[in-house]
Amino acid sequence: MSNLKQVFTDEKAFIAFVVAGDPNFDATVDHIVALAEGGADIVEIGLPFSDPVADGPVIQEADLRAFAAGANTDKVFDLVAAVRQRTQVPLVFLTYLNLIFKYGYDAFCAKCAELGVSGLVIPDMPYEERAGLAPYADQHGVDLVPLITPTSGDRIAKIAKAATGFIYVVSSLGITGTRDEIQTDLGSLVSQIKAVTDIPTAIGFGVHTPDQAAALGQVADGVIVGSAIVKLIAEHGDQAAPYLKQYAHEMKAALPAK
Ligand SMILES: O=P(O)(O)OC[C@@H](O)[C@@H](O)c1c[nH]c2ccccc12
Repeated sequence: MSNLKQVFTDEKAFIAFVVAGDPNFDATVDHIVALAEGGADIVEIGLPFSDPVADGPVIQEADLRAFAAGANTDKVFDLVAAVRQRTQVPLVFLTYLNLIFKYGYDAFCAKCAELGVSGLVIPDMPYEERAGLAPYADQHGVDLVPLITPTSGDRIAKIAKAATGFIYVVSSLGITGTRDEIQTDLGSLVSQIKAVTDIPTAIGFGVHTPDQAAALGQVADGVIVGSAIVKLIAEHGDQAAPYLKQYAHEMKAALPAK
């Protein structure tokens, strides 16, 4: 087990997502440092993927920019090594399973441990398929952060019980992207999780405003923002760092006290 669970001990957590290599690898290092300086408690690094089925247009386009910058898995590992020269902010990877499979489960988890990547969020790995990867993740102390969605229903208990690190609560059905309204009864979803585990919960999908952070922070232990951050990067390119720092600061400040 990694250091992730502890992040949530004293405060509500702000988790920020970026795509590795968007718009280039040096810029992503600056962006991660800026998010951490602004107050992000965990940075989720997306590995660019050719078929990101859970992603909306904003993140798909970021993946394309990253591929244009030459993204591949080894470059992402080099990026993390460069990040680690500048910040110890907890990191997780957001990646589709095929990229880990291709690299090799053992080698990938070993690399995460070596570089200080605490966990993996794998949107296309159902609970029922985790057994192949889990032994390697355990052995290297890398958390497998599961996603629980509004339709997880009677699978919630078993998914939550097997979780380490934190649980990614998906706010809405569909794909990533900012939303003005979240319809799901997240209070009820989170209490079903809390009934079976004390692993922290963080809500993502559609979150972008400080008001949402304030409200969702009452429901869960943290919030996750992707597309709103990626939009700032699309707008400001390799000069986005100050905007990201300011945004992270606003979101972190909006979260309620624990
Ligand atoms: O973009 P949003 O709506 O803020 O959602 C978070 C999200 O981007 C990030 O956690 C993420 C990026 N790609 C994903 C794929 C599946 C689940 C989650 C993700």
